[in-house]
Amino acid sequence: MGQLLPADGRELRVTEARRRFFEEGACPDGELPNEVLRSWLRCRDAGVDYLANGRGDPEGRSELAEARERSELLLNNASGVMEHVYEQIRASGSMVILADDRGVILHSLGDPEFVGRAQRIALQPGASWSEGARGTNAVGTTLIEAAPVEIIGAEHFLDRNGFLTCSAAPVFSPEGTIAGVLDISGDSRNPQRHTLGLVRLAAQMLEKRLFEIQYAREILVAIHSRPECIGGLQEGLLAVTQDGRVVGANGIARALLRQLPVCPEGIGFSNVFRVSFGVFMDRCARDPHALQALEPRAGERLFSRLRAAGPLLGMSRAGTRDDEAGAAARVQSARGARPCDRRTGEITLDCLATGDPRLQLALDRAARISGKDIPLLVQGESGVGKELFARAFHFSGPRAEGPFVALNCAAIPESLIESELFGYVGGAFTGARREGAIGRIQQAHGGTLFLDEIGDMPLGMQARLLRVLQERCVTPIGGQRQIPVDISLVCATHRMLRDAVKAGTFREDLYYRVNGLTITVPPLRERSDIRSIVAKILETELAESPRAGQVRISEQVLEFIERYPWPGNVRQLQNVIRVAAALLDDDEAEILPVHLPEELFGADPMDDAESGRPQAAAAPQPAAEAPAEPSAQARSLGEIELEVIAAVMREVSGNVSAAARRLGISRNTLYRKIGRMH
Ligand SMILES: Nc1ncnc2c1ncn2[C@@H]1O[C@H](COP(=O)(O)OP(=O)(O)OP(=O)(O)O)[C@@H](O)[C@H]1O
Repeated sequence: MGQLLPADGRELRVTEARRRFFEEGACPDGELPNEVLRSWLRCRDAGVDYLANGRGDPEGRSELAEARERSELLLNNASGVMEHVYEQIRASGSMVILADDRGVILHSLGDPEFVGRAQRIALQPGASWSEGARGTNAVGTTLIEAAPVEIIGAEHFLDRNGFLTCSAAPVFSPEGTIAGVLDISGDSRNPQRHTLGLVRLAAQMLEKRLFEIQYAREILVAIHSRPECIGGLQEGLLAVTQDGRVVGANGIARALLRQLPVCPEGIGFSNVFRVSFGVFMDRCARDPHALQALEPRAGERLFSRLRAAGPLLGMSRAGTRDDEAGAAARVQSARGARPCDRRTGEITLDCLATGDPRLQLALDRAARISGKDIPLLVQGESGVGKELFARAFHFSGPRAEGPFVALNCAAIPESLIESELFGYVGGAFTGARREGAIGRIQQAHGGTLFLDEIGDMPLGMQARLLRVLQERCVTPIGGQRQIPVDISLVCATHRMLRDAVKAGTFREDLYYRVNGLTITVPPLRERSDIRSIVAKILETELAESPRAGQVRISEQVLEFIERYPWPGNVRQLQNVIRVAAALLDDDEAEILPVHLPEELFGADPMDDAESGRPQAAAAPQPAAEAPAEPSAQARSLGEIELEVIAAVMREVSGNVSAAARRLGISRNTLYRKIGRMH
């Protein structure tokens, strides 16, 4: 970059360098700034005539309009910055110029007298100042050097531009390509000391603005190795999606992170830093103003602060921030509740220990391999709590703060398993989303991938999954790049996988990969802790009700529950208790036989209640075929209650007395509840 030597000395040196270069064909090494000499050599090779005298007219109006349209975002955001710069140099008789990525001047602002002189050499909107068009000059040479450049007086390749002194800096787009150039040009007899620094700062301001606009919907994280640089123009900026993918980085951030490559589908936050995005956001939520230390996987330790968190922190697209205390709360709520919350599934292995010795053995063995990178295979009949076990394993281990991502291989069509698991790049196949999608494997990075019903995975998919497990990398469909993934694998199956291997429907090599430790969750009918499970289910069901802690289950019902074979296992028990709790009247505090569903308890619950003797249930279905009433799962107690009432009313053809008897509630209560249905 050029240095301001005392004017005479510098001028004499450059004049001598010109003579040797243009007249003797020599290479005036050491007499010119390196970038100037490089540029002269390029211009000579390209056949640029240093004596060219024509004005080199600017393009026509339509070309200028087209160039402005191409760079609309740059132009719209540059004018404020240019005015700010012009304020600083107003007295110096200079002009501020914005050129596009090809060197075409889009806009200029300046001292009227100098602007007049500049027009004589076509330093004006519409003219191209690329090196090819005008030889060495700050705009064109900056575009080639991709760095700030100062070209003073006779350093310009063309003789006729020797009266200029120009400083320019590239403006990088959020993607890291050059979007344009900002330049300050003036008379070389009146050089200003700080123009290069000024134009550089202006370019950084503009880059920052472009970055914020481009990633207005993402979470912005400011980073720097020096804490005092956070909040200033020197800060690095990262754009991170809510699911923790770094999708953008400004030039400073890329340099701080050792030239971090950023691709449109993003790179996992925990691939870049030694912490998961969830943990980082939790820390920020605790104190949004504090600087957080961040340790990159490559590069020195950094400081960081959440700059803007788009939708999470209530940023509008225009970038105005609402209250930050609320923001912290939203970050917290976005992360969900803490472990051992059965409603959200964030529970630990300890929470599952309710006294059954077989289950306890399974819990102990799983706890021993926690954090040891050994794949866990959970076996058991449908509805026994395999997924719950997998969650508890995840939330009990060192990956608890990372994601828990579940995929039920039996529940999605074979044709979709591949894209669900591996994700795809934009346009990978017909019907694919334009921006692509990340697969479950990648989503689980830093956490646990739970593959339910792994035995139902198609054979072709098994081969791909095996490769991912061996290479610890995933390649999205249609993509070229392998993305490293760090996952803990837990699989579940209701069938004996070994039998599937024998039958040739499950690959033997994959079987050994997924089966580091196998544990079996016993069926409910064989568990000795059924009363504790009932109590936990009831507690969870009523957790949000004003009656939490006030409802009992009668001994009669508990005895029945202990005797019933529960073909649908815990899921079926959960549904029964959910419905029973829904049928409780406001003034009732005990679940009685009348609250149990008819199919379990005989045709007329009132009869059973009156006889005081629970009937043995009809012969249970074989476990594998048992329907587990999943429809009751995702509904609220109120909804279930209303559905049950509606079904009973239909059965008794609208006879309220018969319905009340059947439901085990008074007619008045039924009228009240029916009133709520309308
Ligand atoms: N010990 C338990 N305490 C309370 N609820 C439980 C318990 N175990 C399982 N459940 C509940 O039972 C339901 C079924 O559990 P889960 O989905 O984990 O079973 P699964 O064996 O994975 O079923 P499937 O084989 O059908 O996928 C869930 O709603 C779960 O919350």
